Amino acid sequence: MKILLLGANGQVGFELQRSLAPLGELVAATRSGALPGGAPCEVADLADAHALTALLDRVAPDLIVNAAAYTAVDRAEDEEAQATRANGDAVGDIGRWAADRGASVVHYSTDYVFDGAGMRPYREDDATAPLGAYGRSKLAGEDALRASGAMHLNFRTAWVYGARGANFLRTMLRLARERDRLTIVADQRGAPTPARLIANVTAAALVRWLGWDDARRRATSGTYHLVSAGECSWHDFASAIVARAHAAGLVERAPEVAAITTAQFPTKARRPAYSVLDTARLAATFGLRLPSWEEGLACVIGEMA
Ligand SMILES: NC(=O)C1=CN([C@@H]2O[C@H](COP(=O)(O)OP(=O)(O)OC[C@H]3O[C@@H](n4cnc5c(N)ncnc54)[C@H](OP(=O)(O)O)[C@@H]3O)[C@@H](O)[C@H]2O)C=CC1
Ligand SMILES: Cc1cn([C@H]2C[C@H](O)[C@@H](COP(=O)(O)OP(=O)(O)O[C@H]3O[C@@H](C)C(=O)[C@@H](O)[C@H]3O)O2)c(=O)[nH]c1=O
Ligand SMILES: [Mg+2]
Repeated sequence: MKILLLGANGQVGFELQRSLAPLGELVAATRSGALPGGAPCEVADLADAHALTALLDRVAPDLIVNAAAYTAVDRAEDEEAQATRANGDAVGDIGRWAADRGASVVHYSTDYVFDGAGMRPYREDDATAPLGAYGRSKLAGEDALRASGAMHLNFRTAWVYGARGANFLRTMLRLARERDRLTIVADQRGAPTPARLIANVTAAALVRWLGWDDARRRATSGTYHLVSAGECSWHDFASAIVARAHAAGLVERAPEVAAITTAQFPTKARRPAYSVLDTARLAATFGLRLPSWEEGLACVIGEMA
């Protein structure tokens, strides 16, 4: 089993290097050709279709795990073409390459494919209606992967964070050191999900899925919601981060965490008000339990302390 991991220096990609290693021969690729720490790896730029196909031909993986993506939600409003190339078109290219060779694809998508007007956790087949360019580009990738005919798992996750990388937790720790008062939106609800949990669940699901025959893998190809259990607002999440980080000695003083509305925090992109995802399909198909967002936060803070 040869596995090509794209985006090995992102939050999820970094964790996948470890979780996928026992599953086969792992070949890592990044846009720069270097891993975090500087070790060389393969080069894969999703913006360069020709080079991407050449890499696939040369490595000839049995499984492609695509953790690379354009993830700058606000900037995507001004760069929708770039976002769509990386998150949409490139995913179709990967899917078609895999379909032609009988290879499989693991891909990641987002809660931002939903408009957030829902009243209960979203299921995989609920109607999508992205509010912004990032969500539209990710939805294009989902559609392209499905249309490619490749055997695939598309894990829709949300609010990804961890001890490293660019994420909300690290922004809150930085602001907590700089300010006496944080103002955080309390009217957007979701499920903060550690990158490491996503990587571990991906590997656990793959151990089962790769052991199934082609017919069963085809029958189970599609989208699975993969998020922590429970739900909270960004304000709840920030409050918990500050409290736990202070208790763990990561920040000297705990700033006040004030609740504000989305209208009081203008951003270029609109974000869903409610994007909790129902993970029953993942649990039923792969027999996996998703821990609560509070358990996940305790793990990540513990890792940083
Ligand atoms: N972050 C989040 O909150 C969420 C993420 N997701 C999805 O999960 C997946 C993993 O996200 P996450 O790990 O958080 O993302 P990160 O932003 O941490 O990492 C994204 C990676 O993609 C790479 N990348 C960006 N553009 C290109 C390109 N044109 N060619 C090659 N590589 C590129 C970046 O490389 P470089 O370092 O060179 O820029 C980076 O390593 C993505 O599909 C994302 O859409 C879903 C829900 C929430
Ligand atoms: C920094 C800051 C943010 N906010 C708000 C803005 C926003 O509504 C919310 C979260 O901010 P972020 O910039 O981390 O959010 P954002 O970049 O939109 O996070 C999203 O990223 C993409 C890639 C996804 O796929 C989503 O699941 C989600 O994780 O917090 C405040 O209210 N106060 C603050 O001081
Ligand atoms: Mg962001």
